[in-house]
Amino acid sequence: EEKEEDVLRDLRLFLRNIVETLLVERRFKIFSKPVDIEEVPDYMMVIKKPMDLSTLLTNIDEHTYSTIREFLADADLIWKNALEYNPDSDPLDRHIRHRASALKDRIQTFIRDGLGEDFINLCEEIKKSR
Ligand SMILES: CC(=O)c1nc(NC(=O)[C@H]2CNCCN2)sc1-c1cc(O)cc(O)c1
Repeated sequence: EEKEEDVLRDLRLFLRNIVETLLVERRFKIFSKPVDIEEVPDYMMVIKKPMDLSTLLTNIDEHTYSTIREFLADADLIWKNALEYNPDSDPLDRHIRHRASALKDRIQTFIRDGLGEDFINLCEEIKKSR
């Protein structure tokens, strides 16, 4: 039968595929690396927990996530932070908000299309049993 380690490996493969696909999309380039504090010095004053696609990938490789829910908590930070840091009618703010909204939708679609409800629940059960 499928061992717990097999389930968690399947989860990592699935999550790695999502993040690697997002990393090659040019419109998400701004979300691919940690925000450059030299360019936006006030960023850390506004955003409590920065997150980016390359950090997500490192976390996956370090077995940080044992459920979809834990991964989504970090993945959603990327677009939520961008919406929070870019609230103004300024054209650059709007541009980044559009990219953030597109990222939000892409992540949701990957999860909905890629995983069955039973796999999502199986990961939650394994986590509870540990
Ligand atoms: C990802 C992000 O949220 C981000 N937002 C920005 N917004 C602004 O600069 C808006 C804020 N409102 C006033 C007009 N300027 S710059 C920026 C950014 C992201 C990077 O990955 C590297 C980097 O050097 C900057």
